[in-house]
Amino acid sequence: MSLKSIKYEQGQLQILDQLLLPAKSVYIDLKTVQDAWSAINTMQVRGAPAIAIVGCLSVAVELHKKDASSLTNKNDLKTELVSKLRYLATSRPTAVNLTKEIDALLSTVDRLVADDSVDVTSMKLKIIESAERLLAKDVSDNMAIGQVGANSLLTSVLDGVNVTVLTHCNTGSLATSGYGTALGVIRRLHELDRIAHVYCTETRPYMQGARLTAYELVYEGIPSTLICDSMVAALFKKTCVHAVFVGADRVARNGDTANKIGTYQIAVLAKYHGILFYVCAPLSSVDFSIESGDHITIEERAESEMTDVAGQRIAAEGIKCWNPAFDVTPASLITGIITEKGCITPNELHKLGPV
Ligand SMILES: CSC[C@H]1O[C@H](OP(=O)(O)O)[C@H](O)[C@@H]1O
Repeated sequence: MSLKSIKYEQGQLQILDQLLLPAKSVYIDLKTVQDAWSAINTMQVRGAPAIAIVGCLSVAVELHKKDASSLTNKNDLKTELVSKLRYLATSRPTAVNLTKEIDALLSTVDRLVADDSVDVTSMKLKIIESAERLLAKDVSDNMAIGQVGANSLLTSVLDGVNVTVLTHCNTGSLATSGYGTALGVIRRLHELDRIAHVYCTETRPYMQGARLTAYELVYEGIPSTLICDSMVAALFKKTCVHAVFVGADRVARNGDTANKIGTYQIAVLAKYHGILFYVCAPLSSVDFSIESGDHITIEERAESEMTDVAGQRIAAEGIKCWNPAFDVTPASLITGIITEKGCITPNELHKLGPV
């Protein structure tokens, strides 16, 4: 099994501290919702699916500790859960997964409060079960995405041709509960022995590519090369790259996609060089409530993430910095959206959502 970013057992939650990778592999306990909020906000755990799962599991951890004496009634439990879930949603704004799973838990809370056949202890156990189900569903979605993505690319190349692909940021086991989305497609292509080579970008400033994706590719023995973000155009000019696979933090109903900063420029380059460009994400990453990418909030992070490397300042004192964590790739640059239900063209996506 690929690297585990999240370990969870009956109310005990640990995450791999991704700020220390690849030098150190350290798991830390998350014992409260506050612990989870901080781990998400500081990016000790990151990745759209992973932060949703960790956030919801931290509520399960707190509920596991509640014995009968601390469970007064369903409305008091609801009040506490609503406050904690709404607080979790403030940890990072762009990825839709966290807010979607929080909204799903809030709907479950409302349903259980309204159901007179459910007592407060049963309500607690059902909320725990709902949160715990996210782990296995994510892995299953990712493996389906892997198969769909591999099929989509292999039907576009001649039989027997091994493919060369590029990926940006980290979308593997370290961004999910296992296997990964875009990196899950690459894992599947590798399992099918159809990978010629993988190029991964370093992905400044957090360096998800250099520190995390390179770590996963080496760990899996996948032939790969790390390049600087600024080298993508030169690579596309010099080398036959069959496709780009990236993840998503939030997809609008028209297919515009928010993903790690640098994705948009890679999409423009892919279009210019006639290279297939796939976004890989579970359908739960689509926010059908927004018409286009213009409505996606883009998180801006601390200047220090740009000015410092390993605690050492590298930028001139006094320089201003702009550090958006994401950008939006217009649907017109996206070949297909690889989901667990199939490869969907951006202009077909809206048909899958609520009208
Ligand atoms: C499996 S999607 C992961 C998605 O999240 C990453 O952002 P961050 O590392 O800031 O959480 C990046 O946008 C990836 O595509």
